[in-house]
Amino acid sequence: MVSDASLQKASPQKASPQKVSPPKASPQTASPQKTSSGPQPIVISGPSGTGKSTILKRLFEKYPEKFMFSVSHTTRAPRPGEKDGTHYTFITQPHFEELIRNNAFIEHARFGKNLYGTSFAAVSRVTEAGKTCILDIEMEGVKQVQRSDLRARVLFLQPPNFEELERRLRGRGTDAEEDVRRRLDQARLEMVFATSEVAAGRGKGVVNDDLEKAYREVEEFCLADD
Ligand SMILES: Nc1ncnc2c1ncn2[C@@H]1O[C@H](COP(=O)(O)OP(=O)(O)OP(=O)(O)O)[C@@H](O)[C@H]1O
Repeated sequence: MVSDASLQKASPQKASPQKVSPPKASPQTASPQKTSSGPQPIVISGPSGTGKSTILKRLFEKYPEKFMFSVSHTTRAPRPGEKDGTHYTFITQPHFEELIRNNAFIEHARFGKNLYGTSFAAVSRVTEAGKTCILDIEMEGVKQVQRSDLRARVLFLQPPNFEELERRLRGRGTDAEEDVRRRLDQARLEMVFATSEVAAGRGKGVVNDDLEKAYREVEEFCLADD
């Protein structure tokens, strides 16, 4: 995943960074933690460039009162204009490590020098406000969520094929050639993972071929009752 600069997406903040290379740290299994009452959280995952941001932006614009991202924790320094508690919760590395030891995270990963994670508390804050928390996370994060007791519903957004994904990533024009290659390598792994998860009944697959159709399918999934 990327240059740090492209980690930051339009507000509301994603549940965890997507635009960096796969986590170097081996994911740790969070032992079961408290889950909150309220709407069941939704995980949306898929290779970089599949259209998650495009679709979620539309969903958040259409239903501002219904859906919300959780605020992730990070050890990276705030960028100009970033507000603590809004874009991220900015904490030190020792503090982050303490939270890991306390099983405070649903999922966490190291990207480059920095740690990022989604805490149970951050998701609870959204669900206790009566909103459906959306987590936009990559494959390793999904695995951690599945090992937790979050009870999230999972949607895997898939590109129509690998060549089209490559076209979109290049067409987006946000990434250097090296980043595009890294994203594509990672995308192959994510596509295989998603296919097996959907086949095993552990998530719904949506192919983003036609954007309108894919949006409607994602919307329907997100609006569906638990
Ligand atoms: N159905 C579609 N047909 C053609 N282009 C699309 C479609 N869906 C999205 N795109 C385009 O593909 C590019 C990648 O989409 P987007 O940035 O939303 O992906 P993403 O999954 O959020 O990626 P990342 O995980 O890196 O944030 C964008 O330029 C977007 O406009």
